[in-house]
Amino acid sequence: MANNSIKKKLQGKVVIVTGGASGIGETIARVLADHGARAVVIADIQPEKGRAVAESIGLQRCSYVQCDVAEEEQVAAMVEWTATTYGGLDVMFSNAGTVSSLPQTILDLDFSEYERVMRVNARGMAVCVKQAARKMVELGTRGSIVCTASATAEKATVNATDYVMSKRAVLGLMRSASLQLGKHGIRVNSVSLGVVLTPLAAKQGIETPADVDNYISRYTSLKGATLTAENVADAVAFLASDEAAFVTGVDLAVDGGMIAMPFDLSN
Ligand SMILES: NC(=O)c1ccc[n+]([C@@H]2O[C@H](COP(=O)([O-])OP(=O)(O)OC[C@H]3O[C@@H](n4cnc5c(N)ncnc54)[C@H](O)[C@@H]3O)[C@@H](O)[C@H]2O)c1
Repeated sequence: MANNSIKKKLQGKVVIVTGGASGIGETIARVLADHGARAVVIADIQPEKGRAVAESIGLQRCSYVQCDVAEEEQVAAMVEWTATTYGGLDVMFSNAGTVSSLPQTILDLDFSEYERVMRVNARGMAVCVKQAARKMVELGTRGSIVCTASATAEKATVNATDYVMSKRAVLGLMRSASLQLGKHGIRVNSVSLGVVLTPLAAKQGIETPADVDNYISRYTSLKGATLTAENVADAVAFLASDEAAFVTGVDLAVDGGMIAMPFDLSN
């Protein structure tokens, strides 16, 4: 979002960003603040980074809260603190996630790693959606919940079986929650991303723009562009905002056409 003069989509809203201490969540916390959010709460397990992000956005409207998304009591307390401190909760961007650095092929699947990945990506996502929704219902807020899924959830990977399973779970959660929460006026959507250079992508061996060119570009139909966290932020700001007032149960792909790529039957 380069141009500050564009319409502010989240004027006066109270927003939680899980996983906002790093990577995509960090950028999105900044962009949602630029869009006029009254308060942005960064919920993460990296206190130094999280506090630094909150300070750089401005402590008058941004806070860091130490919170493991898979621990329901911690998430409930963080949501309660947000609503009490800032007088409401309008948007939950449930984004915290992790990936294994082991090659998690089906033949070598390590189940302690599998459980660590599923705990954060599937259980943690459900905990955050549940607790945000309960607070929105309690307050009578027609809120918006956005989850971070992944283009891999619609595909397969050669070495991250548990990660793909966990992101597939996010789609099921998003669709079920959107169905159940519609009567409360609460919208639930997700974004499915291609690859953004972050510490998480680095764990999968994608560390530089050259790596994206070499290993990822062949899987996207859109050429001459590389996915950035700002691209994702623009999609999340839209889904979180009143511009998407009739959009729910949707997985918005921000993937350069990755999911839509056909099988090449020409040779
Ligand atoms: N980077 C990509 O290419 C890519 C692609 C598709 C989807 N995603 C998804 O985007 C989201 C953000 O990932 P990223 O690439 O910015 O990675 P990242 O590692 O930079 O950020 C993830 C953040 O989540 C936090 N986190 C991890 N476990 C947590 C827990 N239990 N409780 C609270 N916070 C926790 C981390 O501390 C970190 O700040 C993840 O859900 C990831 O699966 C990323």
